[in-house]
Amino acid sequence: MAAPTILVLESEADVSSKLCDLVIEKANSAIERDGKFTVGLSGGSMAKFLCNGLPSRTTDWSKWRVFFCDERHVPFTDPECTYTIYKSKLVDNGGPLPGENIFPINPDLSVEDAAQAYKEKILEVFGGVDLPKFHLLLLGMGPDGHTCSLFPGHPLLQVTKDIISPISDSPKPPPKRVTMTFPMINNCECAIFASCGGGKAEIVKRVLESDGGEPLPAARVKPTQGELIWILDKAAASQLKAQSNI
Ligand SMILES: O=C1O[C@H](COP(=O)(O)O)[C@@H](O)[C@H](O)[C@H]1O
Repeated sequence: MAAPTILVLESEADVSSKLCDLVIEKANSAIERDGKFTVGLSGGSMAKFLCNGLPSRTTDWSKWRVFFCDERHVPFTDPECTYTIYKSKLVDNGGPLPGENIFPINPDLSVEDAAQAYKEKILEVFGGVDLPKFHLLLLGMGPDGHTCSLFPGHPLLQVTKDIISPISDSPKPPPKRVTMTFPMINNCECAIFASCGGGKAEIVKRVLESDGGEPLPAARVKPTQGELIWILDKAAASQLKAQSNI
């Protein structure tokens, strides 16, 4: 994998705007080349960065196939449900994305069965390949270095075969979640992290300028034949030696 591209921008608003520009660029080139755009979304701050900017952009939304890099195993009515946050901005009330193009987990199943059903849905949409290659994964990183629902020291970091796993002991609530795992994450064409705020500065430095030791989950995102981009605001990048590499 080539070295990640690190973009450092002035403010959170600039991060959000650059992120939306890149997503639309990736979407439109995937649609032109492959006739569809497969994307994985994350929750937390990523939803905030995307939801205001994306709906007004120009793209063929009917060609988008939207999945979740991870999702909390909670009812759709729960404020922690990432699907509902995106649906309310992108689908409901005349939003541009057709409701059938966004794929939630089924929270009525047990977390194990929901993970299995989600894996089957992804494989179906990708047409029966064993290891789907997403055009784009949009990732967040928690202050402990977790990404998706893959937490430091958790056995799920060692998964080498499955593409989706349930987790029932997430250290960050809610404890039950469904998550992509590294075999599929690192098979993507492009992964983009977005992080903002001084509260992320120390962990951004540990992930991007590690001085050794066991790699944190976010540092394990290394698309084997793909691209990795980090978009940071100045505060999140404040402890980096290299402030921007483009
Ligand atoms: O719990 C989660 O946290 C991460 C990071 O969230 P952030 O708000 O600190 O950016 C998020 O990427 C993941 O999807 C979510 O389930």
